[in-house]
Amino acid sequence: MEKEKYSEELNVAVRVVHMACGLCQKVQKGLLGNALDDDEVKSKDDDSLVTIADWSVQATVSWILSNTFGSENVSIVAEEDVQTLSKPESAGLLGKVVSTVNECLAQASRYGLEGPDKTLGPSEILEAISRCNSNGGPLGRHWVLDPVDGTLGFVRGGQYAVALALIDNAEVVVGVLGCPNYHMKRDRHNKQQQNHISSEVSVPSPDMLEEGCVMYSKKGTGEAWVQPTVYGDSKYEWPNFAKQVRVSPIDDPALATFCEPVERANSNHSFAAGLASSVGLRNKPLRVYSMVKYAAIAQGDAEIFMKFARAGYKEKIWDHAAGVLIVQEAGGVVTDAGGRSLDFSKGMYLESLDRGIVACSGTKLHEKLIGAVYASWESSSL
Ligand SMILES: Nc1ncnc2c1ncn2[C@@H]1O[C@H](COP(=O)(O)O)[C@@H](OP(=O)(O)O)[C@H]1O
Ligand SMILES: [Mg+2]
Repeated sequence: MEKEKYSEELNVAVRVVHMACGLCQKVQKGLLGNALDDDEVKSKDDDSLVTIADWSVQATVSWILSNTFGSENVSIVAEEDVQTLSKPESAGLLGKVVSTVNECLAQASRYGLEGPDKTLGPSEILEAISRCNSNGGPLGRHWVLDPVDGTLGFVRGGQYAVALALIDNAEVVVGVLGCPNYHMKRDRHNKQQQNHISSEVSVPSPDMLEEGCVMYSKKGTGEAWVQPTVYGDSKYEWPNFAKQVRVSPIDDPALATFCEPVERANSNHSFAAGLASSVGLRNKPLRVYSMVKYAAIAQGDAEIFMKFARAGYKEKIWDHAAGVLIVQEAGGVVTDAGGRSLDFSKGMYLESLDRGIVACSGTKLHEKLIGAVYASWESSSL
């Protein structure tokens, strides 16, 4: 791939994800500072929680991408729709989304992006959200956005991520993961970092909420990078202290750490524990919400991420695209549990996914785990 290809897309994606992280940090602080009210957290059909931040990030990212590249050139596959938000009884909620988005877009120039000339009205914001209704597919370019991945982590004051990827002809070519509560590795404080993600369910102190990072990569570069999120009112200047990240060199299972979803409903903890013991993993799992698990592998805070959803659950592309590319370019391996590459060509879902997802810092651990999946699958209840 030529060096410059997708550079502009990466540049804009990183900046808008930084903006979105700022937005989320503000909303999360508000949520943690006040008792949750019905206006701020609504139940979606699937009983997951959606907050003002989800819609506001989606509107912001959609508006910036369309404004930068032209709405006719931008196809976005994203998690949220506007059904709930458009109902008459959601007027209060919509009002909050409108003010959150406008407040965020008013800061665009701080991030080196172009914002609107005037305040956006509710219909423009609803339109920006609903423009993200592409189904993706095998051909052409599609942006893939999870505005707030790990909504449970977000409302509980834990880890969550803003995930934006660009797929071109079924290949993930740009991946950006904003992790507002997960800080970039500090060389001398590895242990503290691990403690930070393993204390997942505790509420971080307000100053910790600012210590986030944005990780990113472009396909074929063999490099993944991390920048700290922007503090207070400071101006974002590329490259914003960017540091290269690399997966962990550990390939001995006895020293390796694996991460998995916090929620049992999202991944079978006991099956993963069985695999862990059969390959000789000794450390207890790091249970972390959201795609921050991919960020943890990419910067070497853990060696393995396993997810085994219940039979019949279809993994969505926005829950993986950005993280998979970043881990791969940082030197890791990500496949389904059958050892095959993830297929981003089938629209919204990873249709042909075999049993689950296994991401590792290297091939040695990966081969052991895939072997263990084959050896133990028949006797499992999955
Ligand atoms: N029954 C289920 N099985 C597996 N994954 C699920 C699930 N229900 C929801 N998810 C996905 O798991 C994501 C959260 O990941 P994790 O459990 O690793 O924190 C959710 O993202 P959202 O929070 O963006 O909805 C959602 O897409
Ligand atoms: Mg998600």
